[in-house]
Amino acid sequence: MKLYSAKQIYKADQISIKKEEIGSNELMERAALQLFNWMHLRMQGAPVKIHLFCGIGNNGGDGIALARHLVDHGYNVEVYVVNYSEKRSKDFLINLDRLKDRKVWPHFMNSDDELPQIGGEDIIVDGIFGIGLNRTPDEWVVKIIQHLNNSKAFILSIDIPSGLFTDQGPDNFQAIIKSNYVLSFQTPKLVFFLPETGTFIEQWEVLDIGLDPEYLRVTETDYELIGKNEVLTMYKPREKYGHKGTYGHSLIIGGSYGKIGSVCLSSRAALHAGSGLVTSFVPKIGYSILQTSLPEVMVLTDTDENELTDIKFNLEPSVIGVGVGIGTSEVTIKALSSFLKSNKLPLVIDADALNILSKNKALLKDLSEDSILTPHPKELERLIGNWKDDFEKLAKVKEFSKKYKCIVVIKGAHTIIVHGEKGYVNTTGNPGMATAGSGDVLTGIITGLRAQGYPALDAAIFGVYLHGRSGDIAVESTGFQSLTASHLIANLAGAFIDLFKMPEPPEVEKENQQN
Ligand SMILES: NC(=O)C1=CN([C@@H]2O[C@H](COP(=O)(O)OP(=O)(O)OC[C@H]3O[C@@H](n4cnc5c(N)ncnc54)[C@H](O)[C@@H]3O)[C@@H](O)[C@H]2O)[C@@H](O)CC1
Ligand SMILES: [K+]
Repeated sequence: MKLYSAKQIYKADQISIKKEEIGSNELMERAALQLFNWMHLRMQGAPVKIHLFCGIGNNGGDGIALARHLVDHGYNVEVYVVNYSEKRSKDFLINLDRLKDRKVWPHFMNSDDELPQIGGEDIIVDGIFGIGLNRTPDEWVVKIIQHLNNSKAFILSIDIPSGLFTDQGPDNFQAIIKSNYVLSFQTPKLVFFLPETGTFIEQWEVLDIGLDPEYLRVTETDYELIGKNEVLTMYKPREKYGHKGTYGHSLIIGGSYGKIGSVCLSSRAALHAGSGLVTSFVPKIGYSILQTSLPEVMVLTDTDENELTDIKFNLEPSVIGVGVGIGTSEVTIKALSSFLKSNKLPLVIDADALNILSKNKALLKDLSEDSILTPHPKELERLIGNWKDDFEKLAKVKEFSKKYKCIVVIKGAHTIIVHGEKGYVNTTGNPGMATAGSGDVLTGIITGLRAQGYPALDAAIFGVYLHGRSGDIAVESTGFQSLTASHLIANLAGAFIDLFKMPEPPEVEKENQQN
């Protein structure tokens, strides 16, 4: 699913109005009706108090129009206009008049007004600012936002939590509505998925207001959301006459004394991801451990007992996953450096290999093209330096990806895969996956996919998706706290099978089928 920028949404808005020969207020009416239907379906006329806080732009206009529909259906409504500017939008004014026709008089709130009482069981509709926000709200508006956040009421935001910029980082975190539910028009916004701002959104849903499908189809976006539909197009079915050689050979290079487990996890994950063959290259200490715990895996050893000192092997794997558990000793740095200098094979680079690259930036130019780097936030910071906000981070990663012709997997709650100018935002996974070895499993999955001939970008995107989906399946039986990295591997099969499961029919249809 594409993630459109505010500029693109405004453009789609204009094109739709022109093509369909409708007024902009009709588009607002569509939006308001969608909002109303959503609420009405869930509330079924319940006499809960609904406080609608509306700005003076089109987001406020949506709120005012929604208020009219709620009033028409007998809901218990209180409307407030947060009067932060004289420049009221045309469609806001049209809808304000329509509301007044119903003899509903909003409270016009100005800087020195008292804040209204809001009960814990009430509902707040947040229509103060939408995607038109272009500067931090004034102090008195921030006070209102804080007041709403401090209430115990359920907050439903129209389009985007008020105070959140659509395409840049916030400069005052106090000035943002903490939303329980966002009904976002046509497209979720990138900020819903970034670590700094994602916390302001508990749940979101897209409402289709019918913006011009042609424009939406042909318009390229900087970011895409990755779900099942997106990865299904990448999936490579197994061939009837395929053999283990058809599905590639993964080499996992890693480990040191006390950290052989990481290699076990990566190697096992590569196997379960479908790699035809898997070989592990470890210090001697890892030999028996791997041979005992993973009979399917072949093992090669370094000349040293405890750490990697000389990475040489006499085979030609399809892909190499390197870095898990290697440490950063001088000898290992040397070994990795000379390995990278001579290597031409596709790479997946993780953990201490990333830390070594950070300290020896000259090595970055030795990476084979389309190498996949999988840093967690701390490793990323070492690699690209610190950042002011998530947008600066993304810009820096894009530069890095272009400069070194590599793919960067920014691990997090919503992992983002960056390839040149483009970012792919993953939607699977859960907090249970913040556990030891989870990253080693991801490295193994991506390596295993790459071995089977998935192009680098597909392997990274699909691997991240499957890793998260395994976690989502696992957590149903483990709970968040007890989920371990091994559970991720054990549930990888389920993640593959799930790709082809038909979606469950909605409850209403199930009932009809039974009758
Ligand atoms: N496709 C679309 O574009 C549609 C947009 N709709 C709604 O329209 C919204 C966008 O409306 P607007 O462009 O009117 O903008 P907003 O309603 O988000 O903001 C209102 C206006 O306030 C001003 N402003 C920005 N930051 C301010 C600040 N900190 N303090 C004071 N004034 C500030 C700006 O001039 C801005 O246009 C969307 O979020 C959505 O809710 C819907 O009506 C349906 C169609
Ligand atoms: K809003």
